[in-house]
Amino acid sequence: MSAVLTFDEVVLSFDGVRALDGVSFSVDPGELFAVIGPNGAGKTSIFNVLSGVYRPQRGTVRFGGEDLLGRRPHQIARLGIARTFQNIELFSNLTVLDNLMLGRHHHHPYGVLAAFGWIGKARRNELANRHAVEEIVDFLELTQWRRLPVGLLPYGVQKRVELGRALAAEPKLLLLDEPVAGMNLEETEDMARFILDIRDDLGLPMVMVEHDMGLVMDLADRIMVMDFGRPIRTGTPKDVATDPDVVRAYLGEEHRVQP
Ligand SMILES: Nc1ncnc2c1ncn2[C@@H]1O[C@H](COP(=O)(O)OP(=O)(O)OP(=O)(O)O)[C@@H](O)[C@H]1O
Repeated sequence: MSAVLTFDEVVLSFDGVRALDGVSFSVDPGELFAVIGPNGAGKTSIFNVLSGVYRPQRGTVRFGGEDLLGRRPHQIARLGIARTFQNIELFSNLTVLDNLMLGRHHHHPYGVLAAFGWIGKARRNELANRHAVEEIVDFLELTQWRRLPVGLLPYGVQKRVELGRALAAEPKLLLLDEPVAGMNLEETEDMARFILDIRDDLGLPMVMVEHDMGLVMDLADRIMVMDFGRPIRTGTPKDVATDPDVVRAYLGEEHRVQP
């Protein structure tokens, strides 16, 4: 089974601070791979390298046979990597449907040309996009809110719309940045169910950064535990939860998670 994504000995420094100090991991097809670690461990830096925001000084990052380093964020998005954000990044005055349509912007190849006689093709394209968006609305159970401005919706639903916006791009890899941050228990359970559906029904590989240990232990296929810019253990939730280094460095005896 060849990996979808490979990080190999990635080093990223800022003025002497090693945000990533030789990070290697790979994500398999259909895998839900979680990255955990205390504040400042380097989790966000991994996402920023992956989405083309930071360029590491050393190492390689490959996605589906392509070298990602040196590519701009929009080029990486076009290769098929989509992400959700810790803070919701949606247009709050626009409806759920319109926000999801915006998630498909790179599926609008005829946008400007429509004015010059490509109207038939542009219209077919528009209909295909609408259809794809309606399928996401169904999949994420957003039907009752689809015509409402996102800003009026409960927080947990807004986070779900953000997930939908990322799915609308039809990615080959999804990056989830703290998908349940700030959610109550019910919202967290809903989000967990949708993340599992994305893995099990769509077969989409995901990398998830999350502080909610219960969620990570329940959902992830494998977990990489980071500390001071380095992975200290990568393995199944059971491997990680019982690893003495992990317990010492991160979980702490009082937070010990039962596998
Ligand atoms: N743009 C930057 N300039 C300078 N230092 C940075 C920058 N981005 C990250 N760092 C440093 O790199 C280290 C890793 O930061 P990073 O944000 O990746 O950690 P994190 O694990 O995501 O933390 P958190 O859980 O708080 O989000 C930290 O010491 C941080 O201060």
